[in-house]
Amino acid sequence: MLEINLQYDWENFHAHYCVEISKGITTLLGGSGEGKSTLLHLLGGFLDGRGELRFHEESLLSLPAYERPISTLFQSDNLFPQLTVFDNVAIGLSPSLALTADQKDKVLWALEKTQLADKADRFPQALSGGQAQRVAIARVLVRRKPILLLDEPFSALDPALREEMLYLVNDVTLELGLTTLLVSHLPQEASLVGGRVLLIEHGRVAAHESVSVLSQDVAHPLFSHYLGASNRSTNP
Ligand SMILES: Nc1ncnc2c1ncn2[C@@H]1O[C@H](COP(=O)(O)OP(=O)(O)OP(=O)(O)O)[C@@H](O)[C@H]1O
Repeated sequence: MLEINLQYDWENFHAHYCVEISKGITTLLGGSGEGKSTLLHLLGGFLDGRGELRFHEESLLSLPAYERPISTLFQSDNLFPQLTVFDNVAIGLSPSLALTADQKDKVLWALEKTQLADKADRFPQALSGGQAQRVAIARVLVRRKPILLLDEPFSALDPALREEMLYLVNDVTLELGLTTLLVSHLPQEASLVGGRVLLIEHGRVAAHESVSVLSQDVAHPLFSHYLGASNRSTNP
């Protein structure tokens, strides 16, 4: 269980996130500027929040980003063009690329998981967009952290590839027992991966529900307001 009670202030933005998140996938929905990314940055340790953050009873707040049991994948996570696929993944474990035998095994495991084992010696320019994105996922998986934060990492991909990546994230979350938080602008992405949804409004968790809330005939009042707005913005 990830227990969050975090406050953060930035000029006129006063956030206070209070929620308990269990294993599996949780999608963060909400309008632009409502505070979805801020929550991920606080969890990852990239912003300093006040309050409490616990994972399985262990307090994380005083830990620097690299010591938290958390890996993060952002949209802008690019590959190093001069490194092979293997080394692009290995750098997630060892910036010097001097790997122990155990670390090499972990890289091979991550490449298997993302179906890239036969691409290990390729350079990024010889990969398709989907393969490149899988390398970025492998680099995150290789660290074997139990919490995975994804801040719209697939939004630049075409719909079919985005779907493929979301299924991959879903598979590894279930298989490895991860606690995965996915920021999305698209309610249909939440429906695709299942699990739970958080509605973020004004730096607060306005609702925390099963994803089925998005498809119910009688919509949850808070979500129906958000869904109305998001339908208008995706279907002009
Ligand atoms: N360090 C910071 N620098 C600049 N703005 C900040 C900072 N921290 C918080 N904010 C403000 O916090 C608010 C929430 O931003 P955040 O990026 O978390 O929203 P979001 O829901 O992820 O938006 P989007 O969907 O557009 O990415 C914004 O008003 C933003 O300007």
